Amino acid sequence: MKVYKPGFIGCGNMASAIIGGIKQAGITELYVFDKDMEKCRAFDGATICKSVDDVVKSADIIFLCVKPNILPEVLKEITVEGKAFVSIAAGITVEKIRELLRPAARIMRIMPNTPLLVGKGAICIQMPTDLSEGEQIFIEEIFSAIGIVEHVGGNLMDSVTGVSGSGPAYVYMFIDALAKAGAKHGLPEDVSLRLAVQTFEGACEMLKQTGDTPSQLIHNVCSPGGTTIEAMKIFDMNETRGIIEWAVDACVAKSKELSK
Ligand SMILES: NC(=O)C1=CN([C@@H]2O[C@H](COP(=O)(O)OP(=O)(O)OC[C@H]3O[C@@H](n4cnc5c(N)ncnc54)[C@H](O)[C@@H]3O)[C@@H](O)[C@H]2O)C=CC1
Ligand SMILES: O=C(O)[C@@H]1CCC=N1
Repeated sequence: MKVYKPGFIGCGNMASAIIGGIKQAGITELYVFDKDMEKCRAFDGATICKSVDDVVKSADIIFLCVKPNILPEVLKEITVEGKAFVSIAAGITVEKIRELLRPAARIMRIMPNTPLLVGKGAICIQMPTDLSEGEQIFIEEIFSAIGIVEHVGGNLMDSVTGVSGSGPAYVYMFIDALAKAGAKHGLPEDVSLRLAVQTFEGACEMLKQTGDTPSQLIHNVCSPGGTTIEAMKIFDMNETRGIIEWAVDACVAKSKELSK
């Protein structure tokens, strides 16, 4: 694999996770800039740059890790031509980034999620990208060290945001509600939370290891005349699946709105 020098503009949560992947891939030379210098100092061995343009000059591939509303002002500061950029900003299209960057810039858009921080991210790369084959292989190596990597066309990036980008929040809400319901029925809160978390983890592992569909696995838990079926009836009566679909619709719609 050809090795490139990565650079980071914005060193918050997501950048920290990606830098973790870079270190696991054995890459030690990297450049960072954050307007909050304390954030930069958290990365041992990274070269702290003085400005946005300084990172772009020093690095080969620059990860754009600022919030979407900050991205336009950051891109306008860039004067160096011909570099490769990887944007993780939700709802900002490649076309929009291209408009704001110097003409010869090459762009890849990806959508990660926060479990990247614990090596369990879901990362989706928009295809095709402007990056060279070598640069793409390098990026995939970094992200494979901290999660799974999928590829979709640009028209589906908002859908990816609705499922995996924002998805961790939906899962935390379900776990929180399950744990609190257990506590209502007398379980100590910490015990209930650990049981709920392990139930999620175990259920996910079952999906991965058995290759069964979610419907098949639901069927296996629901004994006829048993307990689970009573809970499932309440979910169905209250159209829980419809509510999840509605929530994802709202998330995807917001991502599309941000893209305009
Ligand atoms: N948090 C999440 O679940 C996900 C976030 N994203 C995207 O990741 C990007 C970063 O999000 P987080 O890491 O969560 O945000 P964060 O707030 O943790 O990090 C952003 C960093 O940018 C720095 N910054 C602000 N203005 C700057 C400037 N002018 N120049 C340089 N640095 C500047 C801030 O000091 C901060 O350290 C966003 O675009 C978001 O859409 C994508 C997928 C999931
Ligand atoms: O809520 C947001 O805008 C970001 C993008 C995906 C997850 N968090």
